[in-house]
Amino acid sequence: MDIALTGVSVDIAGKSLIRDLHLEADSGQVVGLVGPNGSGKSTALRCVYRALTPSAGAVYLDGTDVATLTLRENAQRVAALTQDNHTDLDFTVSEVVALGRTPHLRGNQPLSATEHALCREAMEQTDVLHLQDRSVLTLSGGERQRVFIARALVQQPKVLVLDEPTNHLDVRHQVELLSFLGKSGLTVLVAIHDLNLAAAACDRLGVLAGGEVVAAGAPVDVLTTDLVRRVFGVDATIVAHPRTGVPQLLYDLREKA
Ligand SMILES: Nc1ncnc2c1ncn2[C@@H]1O[C@H](COP(=O)(O)OP(=O)(O)OP(=O)(O)O)[C@@H](O)[C@H]1O
Repeated sequence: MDIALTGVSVDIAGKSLIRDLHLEADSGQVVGLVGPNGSGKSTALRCVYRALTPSAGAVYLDGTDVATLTLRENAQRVAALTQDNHTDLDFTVSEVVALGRTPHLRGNQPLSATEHALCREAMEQTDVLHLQDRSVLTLSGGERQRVFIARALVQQPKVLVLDEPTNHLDVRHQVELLSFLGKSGLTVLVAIHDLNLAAAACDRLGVLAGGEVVAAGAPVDVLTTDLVRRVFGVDATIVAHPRTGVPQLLYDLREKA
């Protein structure tokens, strides 16, 4: 399923958060949104998972304007991992993961054996199966993040929208999650701060600054010394990864001191 944001703007309380955004992800592509704090990444993602309605423009899934879908229909296609994923509810890990099936169930319908197997598989993939009977309230930040990723996976979406999914994750789980996304076959839109992980994990990047897309394309074309200085205000030496060839940034901390 492909995604297209065409001319998307969001104005709230007289403030322009994003302006005339054009972004596309082909079916099965991982597209990263990068940009400084407050540049509009989360706002753009919210328009895709329908937490916000654009003031102008539209979001299309396989050519269908998402505004014409019911929220249930949208949730059957798009799963989101948001930045404000917290819970006060004393649910076990397996109960939270099972909630991902909600868009596919009617009323109080219990989960089928296949759905239980799906939940188990998602917990295995995200390395939380050993925590399945624990209350989510007792988990560390990274463990909880992985539970919410499992919940998104059991939703069996075609599109996965992730806002800073590597927050709280240790390096092994960051690498595992991002490699999984590339192999998943899902169309992924992911906001990510770590430019090196973004370059390694994403087929394409959209760079946001001040609510506008200032560059878009393959990481090797987008991540230049000049762009990193202009958009992020830092000096970096950019090298090609010796094995994969993807651009990797080396930050010149000592030169600045
Ligand atoms: N509901 C709102 N009302 C007013 N301003 C808002 C609202 N939501 C977001 N903003 C502002 O819009 C701008 C873009 O916010 P957004 O959260 O999209 O940025 P971001 O790129 O995801 O930032 P970060 O990297 O810090 O998560 C920010 O200046 C933010 O303060």
